[in-house]
Amino acid sequence: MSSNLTWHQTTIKKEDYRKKNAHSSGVIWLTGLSGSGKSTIANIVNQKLYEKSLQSYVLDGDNVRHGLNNDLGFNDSDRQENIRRVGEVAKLFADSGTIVLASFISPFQSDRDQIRQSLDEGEFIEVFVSCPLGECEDRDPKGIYKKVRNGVIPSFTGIDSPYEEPSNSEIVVYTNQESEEESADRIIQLLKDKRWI
Ligand SMILES: Nc1ncnc2c1ncn2[C@@H]1O[C@H](COP(=O)(O)OS(=O)(=O)O)[C@@H](OP(=O)(O)O)[C@H]1O
Ligand SMILES: Nc1ncnc2c1ncn2[C@@H]1O[C@H](COP(=O)(O)OP(=O)(O)O)[C@@H](O)[C@H]1O
Repeated sequence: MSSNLTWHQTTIKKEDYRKKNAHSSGVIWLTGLSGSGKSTIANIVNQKLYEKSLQSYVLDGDNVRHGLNNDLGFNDSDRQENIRRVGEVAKLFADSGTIVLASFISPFQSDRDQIRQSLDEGEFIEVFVSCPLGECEDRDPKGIYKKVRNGVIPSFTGIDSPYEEPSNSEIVVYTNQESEEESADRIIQLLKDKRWI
């Protein structure tokens, strides 16, 4: 890391963007197993915010790994680096006044906590998208569990790679017990309760 760096302050600050948007900003972090419903719920929440003319954006694991993080795989340290980079990007979006929906397996508690700590108080909402592994595997929307069981994909989360369930999330959505609409509505209600919107 270079020490010859100077931080440049811009005239327009986070508070100015928030004022212009007429709502707050921050990071809604959805964590859970593959197939638990992270992308589905992030997309519905984003759509609902868009329909209210609010400034929001989805950062999704599969998508980010196509570009910014296409040099990373799925061993523990690559996952850690994936989440570190995405956390930095999410912070930039939050600084620009945007409500970010970040949808990543993010299996390690310490990585999620680091992002929480990098943001100002109250700017991070962790959503645990809870769904039993068996149900995720039954859904298998991308046919990926089938490949795992056929031995094509090693180090798969929940099978032979760990997933640390959150112990301090702001909200848990139980996608085997409630509909995707219900989960999205509960997240939107939380944003209202926290005066983000
Ligand atoms: N080994 C292994 N383990 C878990 N997931 C795998 C793996 N290989 C590929 N995939 C696909 O990559 C998506 C997860 O990417 P993430 O960036 O969210 O993962 S992580 O947070 O870095 O653990 C994940 O997408 P989702 O199903 O949307 O979670 C998978 O489709
Ligand atoms: N209550 C629910 N919440 C979210 N997704 C659900 C729910 N019930 C069924 N599903 C289905 O489960 C799948 C979840 O896939 P996806 O959103 O890609 O998960 P993830 O991003 O966690 O891998 C989708 O096919 C979705 O339609």
